[in-house]
Amino acid sequence: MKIYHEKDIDMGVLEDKTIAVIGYGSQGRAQALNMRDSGLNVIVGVRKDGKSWNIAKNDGMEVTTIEDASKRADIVHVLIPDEVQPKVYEKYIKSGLEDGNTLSFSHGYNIHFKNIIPPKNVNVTMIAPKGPGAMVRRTYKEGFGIPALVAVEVDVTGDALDQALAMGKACGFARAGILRTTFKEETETDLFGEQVVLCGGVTELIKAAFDTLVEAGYQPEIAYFETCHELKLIIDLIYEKGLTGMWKNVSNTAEYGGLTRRERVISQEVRNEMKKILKEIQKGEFAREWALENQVGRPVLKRLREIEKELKIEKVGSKLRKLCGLEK
Ligand SMILES: NC(=O)C1=CN([C@@H]2O[C@H](COP(=O)(O)OP(=O)(O)OC[C@H]3O[C@@H](n4cnc5c(N)ncnc54)[C@H](OP(=O)(O)O)[C@@H]3O)[C@@H](O)[C@H]2O)C=CC1
Ligand SMILES: CC[C@](O)(C(C)=O)C(=O)O
Repeated sequence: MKIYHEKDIDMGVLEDKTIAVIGYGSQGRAQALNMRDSGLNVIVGVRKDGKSWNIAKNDGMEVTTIEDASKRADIVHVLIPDEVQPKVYEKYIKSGLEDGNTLSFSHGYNIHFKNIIPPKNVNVTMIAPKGPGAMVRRTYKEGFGIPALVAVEVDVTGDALDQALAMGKACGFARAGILRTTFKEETETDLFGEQVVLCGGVTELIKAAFDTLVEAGYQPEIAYFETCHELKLIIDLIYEKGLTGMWKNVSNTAEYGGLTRRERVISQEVRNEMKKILKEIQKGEFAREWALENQVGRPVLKRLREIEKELKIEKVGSKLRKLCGLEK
């Protein structure tokens, strides 16, 4: 597996190019600012009546409409939510694409699931950071970056990969490393990761462990520290030193208890369910469900958001984070 670092990437390929960052949210703001601070010619395309317009202006960005930015740019980097991309692309982006332009993404979702079908005469690329936008900006300012994935779906100019890598370098990703992938692999692994581990799996594990302790009569505050707060510190160790490094840093008692009990927590049944979830992603079933949910105004997501806000762990956590000075 080739990992691209700064020394492998020449940013000269973007010297005379204008990059339109479409959207100025989590990734849009971070990537636009990083690329601008790295000396690239960046314009921002957002809606005039949205919040982003003034935020980008206040950051000193050149701001225009999505339609105008897409027309003027050589590279159109689409950083609005995945579920709105197809409509916005059809209405405001598509007509501005010219021969040899590049349509770029930070997630393969809409190309892989064919919700967006670009014209045949443009490059289609992806530079996808493996972390949230806030971290993309924070690590860049600290002089480092977060790792990213790069992929090329269509290369009409012969330098599509170089362009995507140069954008990644400008965002700071090559300081950590950029790995080559495909739109399919990035999309399917990213969805699996967020559903099973990063967002879905970990929150349910925390909730289940917290509830178990509280239902057994332990103080919710103690349960919160044990099942949620300390998790970050353990994950930091895994992030920096791997599983073995983490085991070395915890007590022998924790190591023995963890190693002998963990398969009872993540049982074969859970692993089988993970395989089912992966199949749903691979067959496009999840994407169809999510599209339908959006078409009818997201009733399920709205209800689940409300339920999540009302959880006891959320109330206890918020109180404790304030008392500990972790949250204002
Ligand atoms: N969030 C993350 O950390 C990561 C995201 N990605 C990918 O990056 C891309 C962007 O995601 P993310 O940064 O989370 O997106 P955000 O939800 O943060 O995007 C918000 C931006 O999109 C604009 N926007 C929202 N709806 C519309 C609309 N209907 N028409 C026009 N503009 C709209 C908003 O403008 P306004 O202010 O006008 O509402 C705002 O500028 C996605 O492909 C995602 O998968 C990849 C890795 C991590
Ligand atoms: C884990 C969620 C993520 O995939 C990410 C930050 O990388 C996302 O799409 O937000």
